[in-house]
Amino acid sequence: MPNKYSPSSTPLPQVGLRDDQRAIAEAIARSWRRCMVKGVDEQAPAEDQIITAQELAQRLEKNRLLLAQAEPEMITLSEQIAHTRSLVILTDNEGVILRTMGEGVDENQIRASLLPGASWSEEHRGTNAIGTALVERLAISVQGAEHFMAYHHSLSCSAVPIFAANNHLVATLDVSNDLNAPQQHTLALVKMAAQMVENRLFHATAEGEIAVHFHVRPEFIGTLWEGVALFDAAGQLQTINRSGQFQFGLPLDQDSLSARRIAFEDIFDESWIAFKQRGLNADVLFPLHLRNGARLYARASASQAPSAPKKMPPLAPRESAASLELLDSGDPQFKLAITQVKQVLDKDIPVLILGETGAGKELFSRAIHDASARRHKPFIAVNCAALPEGLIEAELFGYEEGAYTGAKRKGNLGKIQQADGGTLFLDEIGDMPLSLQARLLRVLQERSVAPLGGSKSIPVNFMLLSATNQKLKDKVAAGEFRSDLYYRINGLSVQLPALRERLDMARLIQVILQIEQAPQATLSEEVVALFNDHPWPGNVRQLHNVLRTAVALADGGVIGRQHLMQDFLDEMHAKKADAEPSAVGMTALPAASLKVQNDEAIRQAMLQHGGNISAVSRQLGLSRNTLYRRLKALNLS
Ligand SMILES: Nc1ncnc2c1ncn2[C@@H]1O[C@H](COP(=O)(O)OP(=O)(O)OP(=O)(O)O)[C@@H](O)[C@H]1O
Repeated sequence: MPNKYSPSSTPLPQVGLRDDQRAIAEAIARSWRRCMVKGVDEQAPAEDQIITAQELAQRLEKNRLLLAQAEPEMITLSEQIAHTRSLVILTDNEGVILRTMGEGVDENQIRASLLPGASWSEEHRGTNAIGTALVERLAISVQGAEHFMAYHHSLSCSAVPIFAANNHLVATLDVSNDLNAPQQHTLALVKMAAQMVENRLFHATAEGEIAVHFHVRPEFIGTLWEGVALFDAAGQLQTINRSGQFQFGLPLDQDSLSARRIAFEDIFDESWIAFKQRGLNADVLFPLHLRNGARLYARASASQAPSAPKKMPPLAPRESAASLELLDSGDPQFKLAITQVKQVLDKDIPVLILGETGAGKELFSRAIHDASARRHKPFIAVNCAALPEGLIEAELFGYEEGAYTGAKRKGNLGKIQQADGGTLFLDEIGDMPLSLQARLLRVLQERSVAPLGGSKSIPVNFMLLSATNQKLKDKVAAGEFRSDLYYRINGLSVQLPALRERLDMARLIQVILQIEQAPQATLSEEVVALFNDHPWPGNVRQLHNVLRTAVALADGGVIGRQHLMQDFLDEMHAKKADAEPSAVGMTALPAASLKVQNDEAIRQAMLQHGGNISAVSRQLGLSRNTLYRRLKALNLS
């Protein structure tokens, strides 16, 4: 029987960079023609395209799920492009800005009103990345004078449409900055972040009982690029993601799935019954043929799709990575911290976590909470450095009705009360103002809190975890931190090592690649050498960002120097003066074989080469400086 949906025999379109650029140029040309035909007013003032606060509130409410799914990806994207002074922007499907993030707002952008509530539809703004991406349903960069309106000529914008299940266009994700700011890889990064949001949305809303995950290349299953189709118990297709549509060659839109019933057998050359007889085992990979004979690889499982679309998606691996066991990737100092914490767990001993920025202090404290008997109660984090003094007080202790003339006149439950039964995490405790230190001490001694403006003390019970990257003892000596509070919060202090001191970089890289759903990714020798030599001032956070970006840019291939973030390369340049050149090639190394950081590998190589430093550094891809440092740490020098 001929296949009525003519699935494509090349599952994913192979679009080269040139084709991509040509498609964008053609889309911009079409957009200009549309603007001219429709007589878009080139001089329309920006203020005319801003909706009222009430309308904005309605749109925010309508897009609550989208906003929740997009938030973490927007944060990561802004970190990835922090050096470009850009704004990360989320719009709804009409091009109205819902949320912006980043610090790139300069006068030009304000004039162009890159602000929540501003509409960037093509109809209002002429050719622009957001509006044109929505019309063309295409990832698009619009630079300078490619904008239809003259007063947007100073902007560079890259927008990617976001689709919910069944090809339903719901939003755009955009990065906008000044035309003169660095633009390298921006569109690729926005595409990747948009894909993440899309996947999160898909899993949050998809309906169906049996999930089939597939791809033409087996190593892509379980990654961002896998196809996912959900079937009901009778084998009718319910929901499919975009990658799945491409692979099947199904030109599906929102309504066609419900209008046309598509059965498993319409797509695959196998009966539903035979398929089900394989059993639903998510660990088993098997070949599956499309009706036109093309072969895919698949795995099948009972769907974890939520019954109600409102429900939040299951935690992404990134968030769920916070377990003490998972954090142990073999570094002796980190291991010691984990062991010590486990020994005091549930014994009402406050833990002070010390470590440089990005070393994983918050992740570690979440893991302690998750390992404790309080894990089903709230984990409440307060960043003492992020809020001005007046606000921390209200934030921590809360206030009673009438105590404040601020927006929330009804009173506010403080973080301490919110943490009741669970864990209170005071991040950057070294920055807590002296005046509040006395109040906090009282809460800890009396185990009760009195909200501002209230007369009653309310009993509270929580596990206290604090963190700092400062030398608290020095602050105590300088009279900037109360010594009595220092001893109260410091039942046990654990030091998390800086990344450059860790001996488990290889394993850590593997863990991060797994979190990024790219466990099969490989690093070139050059990258391995660069990583080994880097001082990593941003610690694991920086490593995570660098890898995440590199995975996206390498698009499944070997991660090479060209895929590393500019910030990272700039730091390398800055320290190049005293660095040694390392002779490196482009051999792909699986992350698992990155034993170079492992003390055992160093010991063995030293034995093998009779202590010849040059030979060992060559074999391990380490510079001599790094090797000397490691040998010292291992007491082998
Ligand atoms: N063990 C780990 N595995 C994977 N990623 C990690 C790990 N530790 C830290 N990270 C990455 O580093 C980021 C920063 O971690 P975290 O916020 O816990 O650091 P921090 O020490 O609290 O930083 P700061 O002092 O700046 O608040 C995490 O979001 C995650 O991306």
